Amino acid sequence: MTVEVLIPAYNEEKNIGRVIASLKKLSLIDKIIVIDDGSRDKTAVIARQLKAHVISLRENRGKGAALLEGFKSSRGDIIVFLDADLVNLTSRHVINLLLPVIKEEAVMTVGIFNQGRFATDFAQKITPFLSGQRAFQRWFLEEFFAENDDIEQLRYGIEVSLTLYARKRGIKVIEVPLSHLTHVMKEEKLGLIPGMVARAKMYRDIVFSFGSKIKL
Ligand SMILES: O=c1ccn([C@@H]2O[C@H](COP(=O)(O)OP(=O)(O)O)[C@@H](O)[C@H]2O)c(=O)[nH]1
Ligand SMILES: O=C(O)[C@@H](COP(=O)(O)O)O[C@H]1O[C@H](CO)[C@@H](O)[C@H](O)[C@H]1O
Repeated sequence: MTVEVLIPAYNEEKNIGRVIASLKKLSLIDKIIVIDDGSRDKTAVIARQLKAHVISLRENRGKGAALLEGFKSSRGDIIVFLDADLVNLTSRHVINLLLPVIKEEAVMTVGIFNQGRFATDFAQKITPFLSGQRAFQRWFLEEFFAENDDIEQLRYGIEVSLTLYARKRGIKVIEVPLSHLTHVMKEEKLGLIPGMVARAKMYRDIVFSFGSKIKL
């Protein structure tokens, strides 16, 4: 059984090193694949220095397309999605996300921030289906990506689509609390106004994904 981690990353030079370093401590992980989604900063350079496998997309294509490209070059029996901007990531978080999938108690797990920062805990409490921290049995992603040809349009709608796809098929999903884990919020990364604009665009992607041609 092999485990591979996919990390989509867009302008994450301040964060990606920390996340890769945490993952390197875990011998259970066979490969870390960073999909540099057209970053204009040193994201790819840093990921390569830390011996992650890096796929560089020439242009920014959005999170959904980045994950699709990462999945195409993966081989793992179990695939983990993690964001590049996590803060306080430990081996225990990854193990907890993986265990139900390894034990075949779940086809997909969804990690939920808790006991971390109020703002990010609260966001995931009310919208757990948005979480980017997930583990999967490979066959589920194979079917999801093969059956849906509009992944490129989804961008931030990828998580909602995965959750809806699993739900409509009655696929077993387990939510896993990830204590003390948080991430860098858009307003912290980009500044208040650009962050709010980016957030509005993300919500637009999410709303569109509910009406997308995704096969349910
Ligand atoms: O066009 C994009 C936008 C985001 N991301 C990555 O997707 C993850 C989640 O994005 P972000 O942190 O912006 O979302 P948030 O968690 O703030 O909603 C991060 O690793 C981003 O670098 C990406 O690969 N391409
Ligand atoms: O939790 C949320 O409301 C959003 C926004 O997080 P922040 O407001 O930047 O902490 O973040 C999530 O949603 C995106 C869309 O599903 C995912 O791509 C991110 O991984 C996830 O953190």
